[in-house]
Amino acid sequence: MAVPAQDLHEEPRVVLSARGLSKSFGAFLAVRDVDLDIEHARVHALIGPNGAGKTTVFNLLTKFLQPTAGSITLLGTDITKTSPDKVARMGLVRSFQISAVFPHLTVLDNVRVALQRPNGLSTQFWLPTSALDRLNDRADELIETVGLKRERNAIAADLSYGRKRVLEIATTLALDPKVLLLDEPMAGMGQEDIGTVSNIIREVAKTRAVLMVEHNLSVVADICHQVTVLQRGEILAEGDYATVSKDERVRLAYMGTEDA
Ligand SMILES: Nc1ncnc2c1ncn2[C@@H]1O[C@H](COP(=O)(O)OP(=O)(O)OP(=O)(O)O)[C@@H](O)[C@H]1O
Repeated sequence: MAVPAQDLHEEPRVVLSARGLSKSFGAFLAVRDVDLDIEHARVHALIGPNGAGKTTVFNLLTKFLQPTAGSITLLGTDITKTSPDKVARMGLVRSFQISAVFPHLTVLDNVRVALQRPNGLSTQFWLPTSALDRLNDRADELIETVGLKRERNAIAADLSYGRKRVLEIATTLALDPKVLLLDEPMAGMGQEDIGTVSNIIREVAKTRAVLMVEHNLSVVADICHQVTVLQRGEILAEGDYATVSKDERVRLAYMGTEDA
């Protein structure tokens, strides 16, 4: 199944790209010569079997790991040697960077705290709650975007697992990322939450690029415009889901089933 063209709201253009990206751990080459183009207003999936190098590519793109070779460009700027906090400030945000939900705070306060972070990597705990009041409108907007209006004043610890993950996405969106990287956003979720989070990702990708590692192939088929398949650190195939799922090498290497 291909994501319908009418889902594309803004002109796609490359916002994040990698060329010849490689990473060795000692003698082991975990990522080999990877070229990637991530486009604005699109959801791009990175898939592949366990150990294919997906997390390593994420860590390279967000600068948590330094590449052994290759280059990375974000919004026209070479970020190959830029620090993770600087690339976060430039708009490349990975969900776990700020995904710590404070269990004792309400949904609203979690989002307000996220909104006052300068770059998602630190929090000014000494700010009085009153100083956060000016953030209420934006916080409520985000809470509405992710569908947490009913839980606005609930304590985060009381939310279900799925709703907590949704709150994490809201706190990530508080940084207004231009490129959002999500590592297995559906992991551990039930069908209903998967539907909700799929809708949120579809919605937020109308105005930004999303790159996600995802094992759930029906989610990939449902919401991803572009799919890159990694195997043993190398790109095996690329294209829309309909194309890569028909690729015999992909079926053999990764999906291996008739219904993939
Ligand atoms: N810090 C490290 N030191 C040594 N080897 C590593 C390191 N990080 C990852 N690797 C190896 O690199 C390869 C790719 O790992 P990576 O975690 O990127 O794969 P993945 O596709 O994310 O896998 P999974 O789907 O299981 O999370 C694996 O063989 C892994 O053991």
